[in-house]
Amino acid sequence: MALPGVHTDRGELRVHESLEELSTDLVDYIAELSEASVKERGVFAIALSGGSLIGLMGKLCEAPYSKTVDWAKWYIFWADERVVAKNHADSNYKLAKDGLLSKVPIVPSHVHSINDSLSAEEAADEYGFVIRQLVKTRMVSVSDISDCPKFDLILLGMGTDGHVASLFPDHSVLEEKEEWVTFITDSPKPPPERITFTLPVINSASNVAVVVTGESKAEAVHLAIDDVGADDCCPSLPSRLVQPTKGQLVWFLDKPAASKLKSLEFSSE
Ligand SMILES: O=C1O[C@H](COP(=O)(O)O)[C@@H](O)[C@H](O)[C@H]1O
Repeated sequence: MALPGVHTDRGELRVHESLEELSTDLVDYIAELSEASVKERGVFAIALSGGSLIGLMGKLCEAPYSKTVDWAKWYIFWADERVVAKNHADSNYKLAKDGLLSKVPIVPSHVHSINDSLSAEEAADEYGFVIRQLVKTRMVSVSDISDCPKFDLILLGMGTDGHVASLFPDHSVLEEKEEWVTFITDSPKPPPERITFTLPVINSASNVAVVVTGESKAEAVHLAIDDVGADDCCPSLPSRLVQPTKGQLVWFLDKPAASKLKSLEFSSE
């Protein structure tokens, strides 16, 4: 059984007993947001990440979601991508295509993957341009407090070091305020060259979900969420900087990932 969602200053925490249960809750959440967005705007603009997240979304390819989700209205983006060929094992596009996109009736022209024939800098520029065009036509909504795109949902994973998308701790990329999409060439986690949404874009989304599993990430989850002087100890922990300005933030955690969370102890007192 899932523990009930706990509402904190750092968003809603949904802690699950098993990956099976987390995965069911995650796909229900995505399907509900898709339905609400299609009803309100006629489309659903969703940004994916790579890593363990995609496997946890696998139930979307099965009944009932395979039939009930309005796939034709989905516009797919990536919160980050590695600068490798699209058929490379490290490609976030390939991961999503093999695990999800090839199994549901997404419209191919709605899949906005990152150009793999360009340099990191060129690919980031081009991707930013593509998103600008889609904001102009409101396929992607726009923030009412900045000119940033307002994705209906951005799905993030988190590394053991607290990175989200390709925003790594203590990296100058965390300071980027102007660009929507940028690039790095020195990722501490291979491959070194990556394209990433910037924090202003992530924090302008209507909904952001961070999906984290496994005990190896428990310390980073604690530092990202708890209110125990973490602002002093790790001001540039990317996962802690995920703070949607007006949108909703939900953390999908399994029990091992949540095992060092103080926020949960306080909530059960
Ligand atoms: O390198 C990356 O890592 C993170 C976390 O991946 P995980 O396998 O530990 O869940 C991922 O969210 C990001 O998209 C990816 O490029």
